[in-house]
Amino acid sequence: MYSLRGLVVLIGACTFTSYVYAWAQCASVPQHFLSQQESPLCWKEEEKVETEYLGEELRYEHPIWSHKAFCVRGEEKEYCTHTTSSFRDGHGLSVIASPVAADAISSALAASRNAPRVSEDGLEVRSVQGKGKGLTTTRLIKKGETILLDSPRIIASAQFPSHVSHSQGQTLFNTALDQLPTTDRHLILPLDKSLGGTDIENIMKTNAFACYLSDGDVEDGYMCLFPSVARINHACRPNAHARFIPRTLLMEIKAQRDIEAGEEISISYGKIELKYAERQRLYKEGWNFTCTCSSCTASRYDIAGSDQRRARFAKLRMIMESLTAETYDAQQVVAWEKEVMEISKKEGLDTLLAGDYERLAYVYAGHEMVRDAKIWAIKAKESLMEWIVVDGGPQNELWRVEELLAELSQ
Ligand SMILES: C[S@@+](CC[C@H](N)C(=O)[O-])C[C@H]1O[C@@H](n2cnc3c(N)ncnc32)[C@H](O)[C@@H]1O
Repeated sequence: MYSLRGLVVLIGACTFTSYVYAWAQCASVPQHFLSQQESPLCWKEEEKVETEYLGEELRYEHPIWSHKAFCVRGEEKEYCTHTTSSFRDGHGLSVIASPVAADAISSALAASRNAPRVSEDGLEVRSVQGKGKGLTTTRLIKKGETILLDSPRIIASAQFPSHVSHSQGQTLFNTALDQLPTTDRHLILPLDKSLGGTDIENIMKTNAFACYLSDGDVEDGYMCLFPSVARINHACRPNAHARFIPRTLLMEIKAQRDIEAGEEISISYGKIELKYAERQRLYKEGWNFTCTCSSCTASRYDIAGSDQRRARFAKLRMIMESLTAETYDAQQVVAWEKEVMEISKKEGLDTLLAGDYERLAYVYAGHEMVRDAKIWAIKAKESLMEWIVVDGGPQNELWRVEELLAELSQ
């Protein structure tokens, strides 16, 4: 009864993607990384720009904004800085977006004001060898615990730099910063600046994360600046996982394993399954740093071993995602998935496994082994809930697994 559906899933339907990545500088960002987004902070050429004006002739503005919109008009599009000086918990938020997008975002902001909080007690910003500052914990953090729920202070369209001149863009950025409360500015201004440009531009490039916002079908990408998350360094085998929650506009940092008191908290700025050379290139070209995490400074022997496992992980998943009715062999898939899970344990890739659990659920369901199918479907659901699916984000994978669980329970 399940085999046909199972096959559909086996053939490539279950590649879950987490869309929270750190922002990268304009040049040379690999295509796969910032998919569907134009190059960030690549300014329009100065001479093509014409007018600039303060938003006198402005239309209706949402009451959440405490300041009058400051707008600039490029050749084709207008972008504005909007600020609320009391978004939540005494801090403000500035948004750089087109007027239509700002309107959609303002409604989302109003609805997300009463978002949950977690205490930041026990978290400390300290100097970390070879990485500037970093976020450390003074207490044991258990696997699965939410370490941080950080609220953005600046949200900026990733497309606005290609529609306005550099000087117009600077004015939008400076207005966004200047209109925030002093406490916010004091958190933002000392943040790391590794990528050049004026202070705020540099801060955004070095520290912002790509974030998904519902923006009234304008469909710009967005970069969000979270001042506490901005202190977390990258590791290629991180102990924490970052995910942006569209409904609350919070960035959640969750422990991927137990983290001991005194340890530094780390997240991955990009895809975690990359091999050594790919990651070194990505972080050098995207963020202008040479990664000095423990995976990148391991012995050549260990790096070669890790690369081999990661290559095998990618190959097995690719094979399984392109299976057809003719090439599908249940026993072989079970054996491959066992290997994928062993590799993931060694390489710290567990957050990627929801699709593999789901695939196994379908394999067992296809053989009427309902008990095993349920076990894997539940694991798929738990993994999705823990690492991937977020409030206000796409839910398709979750619905699919829930449907399977419901069928298995009939
Ligand atoms: C978002 S900030 C992280 C916090 C920053 N270290 C600070 O002092 O505030 C990103 C910058 O931290 C440094 N960094 C982060 N992870 C690193 C790593 N694995 N190896 C070396 N430098 C790293 C780089 O300079 C990078 O541009």
